[in-house]
Amino acid sequence: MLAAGPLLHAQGLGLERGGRELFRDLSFAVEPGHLMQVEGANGAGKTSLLRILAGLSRYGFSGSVERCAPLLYLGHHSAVKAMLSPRENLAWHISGAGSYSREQIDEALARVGLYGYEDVPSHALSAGQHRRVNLARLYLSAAPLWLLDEPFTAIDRDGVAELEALLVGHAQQGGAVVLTSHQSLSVSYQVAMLSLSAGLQP
Ligand SMILES: Nc1ncnc2c1ncn2[C@@H]1O[C@H](COP(=O)(O)OP(=O)(O)OP(=O)(O)O)[C@@H](O)[C@H]1O
Repeated sequence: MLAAGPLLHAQGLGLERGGRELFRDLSFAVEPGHLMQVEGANGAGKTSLLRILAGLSRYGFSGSVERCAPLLYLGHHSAVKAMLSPRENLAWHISGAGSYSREQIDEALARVGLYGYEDVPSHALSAGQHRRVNLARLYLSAAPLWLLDEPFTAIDRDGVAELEALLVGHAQQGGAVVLTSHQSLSVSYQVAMLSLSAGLQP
């Protein structure tokens, strides 16, 4: 997984929405080993920034993003299909990234605490369990760069601690994580903070 040089390079990013400047002239590099948290009030532009970094927003902003390595983006909305089981959902999501056995998929679900829930229709799962189905993708990802929008939402205390350990482990192995969160990470690892100062305003 080790990569040389930045995994992502943002140059002069700026964004206006509804006549309001959310951020401007943001330049930074995401290097192997980086754990970066984007913080800011509701409406500050965290999700917008992450989508720009991921390449999901292609227009309407200034500056440029150079993506130098494969990335995995997890949005803050649940991408879990209610009619499908966790196993089916996970299999569908990762199908474009490689070939995974049923054992590998079940192992990833077990890692996020969904052992025994593999075949349950997802509409019968809680919000936190939905979130865990999404997060299971991290255990199967070979992408060095993870862009995670509010990954801790709806996750219980034990789950947060496990996720924090996963993120730190990923960075320690030469990957990098850029995440948005309203809560401080409780990790023994350097977290680079990127603060967006715009927020809820009339
Ligand atoms: N689809 C949209 N149409 C119009 N304006 C939008 C749209 N999405 C976002 N915005 C504007 O962009 C601003 C930033 O939204 P964004 O979701 O990036 O903020 P955020 O920092 O992630 O907020 P939160 O902490 O509440 O998730 C919002 O306040 C809103 O004014």
